[in-house]
Amino acid sequence: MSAVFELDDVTVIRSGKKLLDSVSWTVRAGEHWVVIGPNGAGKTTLMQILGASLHPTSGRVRILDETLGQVDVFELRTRIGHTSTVVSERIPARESVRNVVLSAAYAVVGRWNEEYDEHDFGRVDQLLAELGIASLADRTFGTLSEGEKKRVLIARALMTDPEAVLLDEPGAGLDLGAREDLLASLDVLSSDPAGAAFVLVTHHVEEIPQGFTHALVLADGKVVGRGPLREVLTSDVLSNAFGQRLELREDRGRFTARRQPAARRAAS
Ligand SMILES: Nc1ncnc2c1ncn2[C@@H]1O[C@H](COP(=O)(O)OP(=O)(O)OP(=O)(O)O)[C@@H](O)[C@H]1O
Repeated sequence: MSAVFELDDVTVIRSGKKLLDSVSWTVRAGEHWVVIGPNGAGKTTLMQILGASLHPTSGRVRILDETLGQVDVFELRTRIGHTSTVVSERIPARESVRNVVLSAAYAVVGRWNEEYDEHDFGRVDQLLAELGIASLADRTFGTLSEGEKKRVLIARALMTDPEAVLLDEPGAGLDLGAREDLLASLDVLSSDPAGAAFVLVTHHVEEIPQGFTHALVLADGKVVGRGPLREVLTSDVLSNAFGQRLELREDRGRFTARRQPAARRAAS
């Protein structure tokens, strides 16, 4: 495979506004990208393109060696695991956790008359165990906490052994403990060198899992940084993207960012 995702001069225009503006970007097998940028930067729009659920206004998109616009997107989507609030909202509240994960094998939400085999059931059990939620298998999705739902959705995204996994703000709405649990799971999942390529959208540098290798920084629909994580994720690039003077620090593989205090006025 030449690239998992390849975007060439991609622009998305809605109501006269450029949601994405000439974005060129390549994600190769084995790479794990974090996408970061301020509110309205175009991150979710970009994830919809990668998930083959949105076509660009102009530019070329290649996904898993297929060209968007010339491929059966339903077939393509089964090769991409995708978690987002949109996916979460489509899941019936009364569906069991086991079935939420299982039904990903047919890229449907809500189990009906599909046929599943022993391998499918075994895979569900394995994923629920890996994400630390085996005890929730028989609970209904609607009764879960936000953190539990996020983990179920990640298990669902991994069910088909996808070649690419898209995680749109997996840490949003989680308390400190749930976020740390989720990060620990993502650290493990992203450490398999032969595993899927991950693309994770976040608002917070604290939520970048340790195994992530690259960063794409967006602002106002444009790429303001793209490349290996520690080359791109710098105080200067973040300050430029967020329009304020930010200071980025790294401690044992975890990042923090805060606004630099205003310089003191010289004593008069
Ligand atoms: N149909 C539309 N018409 C006009 N503007 C739109 C439309 N859909 C989205 N937008 C705007 O496009 C911009 C990018 O939206 P998008 O959801 O991709 O940003 P985002 O980076 O994910 O933002 P957030 O961090 O707030 O979730 C936003 O300013 C949004 O208001």
